Amino acid sequence: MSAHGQPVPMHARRAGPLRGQADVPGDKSISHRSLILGALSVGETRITGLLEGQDVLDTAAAMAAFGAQVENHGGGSWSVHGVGVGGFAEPSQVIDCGNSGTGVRLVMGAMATTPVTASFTGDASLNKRPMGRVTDPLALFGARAYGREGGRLPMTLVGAAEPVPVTYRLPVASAQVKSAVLLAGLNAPGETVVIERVPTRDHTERMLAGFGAEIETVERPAEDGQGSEHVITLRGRPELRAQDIAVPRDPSSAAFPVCAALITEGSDVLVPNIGLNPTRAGLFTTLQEMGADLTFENMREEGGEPVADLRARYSPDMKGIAVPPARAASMIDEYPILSVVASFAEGETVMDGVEELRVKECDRIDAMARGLEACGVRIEEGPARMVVHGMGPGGVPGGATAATRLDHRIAMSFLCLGMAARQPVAVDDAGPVVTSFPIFETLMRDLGADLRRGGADAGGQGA
Ligand SMILES: O=C(O)C1=C[C@@H](OP(=O)(O)O)[C@@H](O)[C@H](O)C1
Ligand SMILES: C=C(OP(=O)(O)O)C(=O)O
Repeated sequence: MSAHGQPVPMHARRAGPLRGQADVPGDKSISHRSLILGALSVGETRITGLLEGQDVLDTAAAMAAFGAQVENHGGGSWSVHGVGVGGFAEPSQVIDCGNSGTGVRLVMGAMATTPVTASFTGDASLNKRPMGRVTDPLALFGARAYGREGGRLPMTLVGAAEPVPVTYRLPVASAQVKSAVLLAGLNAPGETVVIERVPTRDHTERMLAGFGAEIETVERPAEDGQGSEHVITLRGRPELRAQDIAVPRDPSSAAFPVCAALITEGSDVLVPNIGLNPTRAGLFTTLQEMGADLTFENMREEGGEPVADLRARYSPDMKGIAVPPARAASMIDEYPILSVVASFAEGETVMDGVEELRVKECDRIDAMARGLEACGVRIEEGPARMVVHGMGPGGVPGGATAATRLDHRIAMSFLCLGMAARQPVAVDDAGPVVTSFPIFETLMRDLGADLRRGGADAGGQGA
């Protein structure tokens, strides 16, 4: 939906090659955390390269509602005057986190051990997503949640007046849950411990250390003797000190111009300064295993995160692979666009261990399966699995309209498909793209994509 609530139909058709440089926006995960940790610090945190997508703007508004002074200086440069750990004020209005699971879950964690009460809501997508996964551990600290049936938003959270530290073993592989527990642990006296079996993105741990918290991650053999687990220990009640943060560019956004270039004949695209934290980079490893012409140039470290320039060239020889399930967390948001690339590869691409895709902005397995089928691609699916039967380069018919279901990544994935399919591909609503990649449309057009507003002429069957 657009800001005015009207759907924004859009379609893409095969045109010339994609060529040039793609400057994608700042990392969404790090942008949320910069604002939240800035708000929990003493002093002024200055942030450059902040993603000004709607998800992050909603988190900025939430931090202001809890009493931080958040200022936009233009051009991605922001400052946050924090209130310190335990200093959140009680908001006078309902906190609307829009479309953002990360926003609502991390903000709930950040307030859960302060004696304030706050009510949270979101859009029609967020209000369907499970919140019990954060309110269950937050209850162990002493917070109380009153929400809709099944732990859904809208929900009121009453922060613990006398929080106790918690040891929590994550029941799902989720950086949002891990981060909510760690942020709550900040204002609990003593040690909060999170045990994770599957490593998930570690931006919260890295950034907490950067803001001066005592936090340590130890890898040890898992209790069942199979593999290992991470034990993350945080000492509560630190004084977090304001930081200067340069947000790296988002690998999850880079995925779209990269993948579009791989499937569009003659393309050669450079995507500079991409954050390549190993807990985020699974897609790029997978694409290389499939035979993609994808190179990492100028590998370096910036602000504690590995960064490189990505170069993607048209890759007509990609082969389907079985993506190792252990890699799922490191590319969880990239399966929709991977399934598009897989449609242009030879053979089967098997994606297992992806049950979390069913509880994102929409059920991403179902959304991709229905849309790809409508575009002529054969798909098999299971509760935690998706298999794409590739049709080879140039072999995807297209000619359909995909339903985006309030999900930015579904919208961008089908628009990339349309850039390489034989017939145009439309989406019923590209409005959600502003949540994570507000410049997607102009950036892709500047590379040479034929992307247009409106959908009627895409033809074909609806998905
Ligand atoms: O912590 C984060 O910033 C995120 C974690 C992931 O969600 P889960 O933790 O639910 O897997 C991811 O899908 C989301 O886009 C961002
Ligand atoms: C799942 C995503 O975001 P969130 O959970 O923050 O809504 C995403 O950006 O793909």
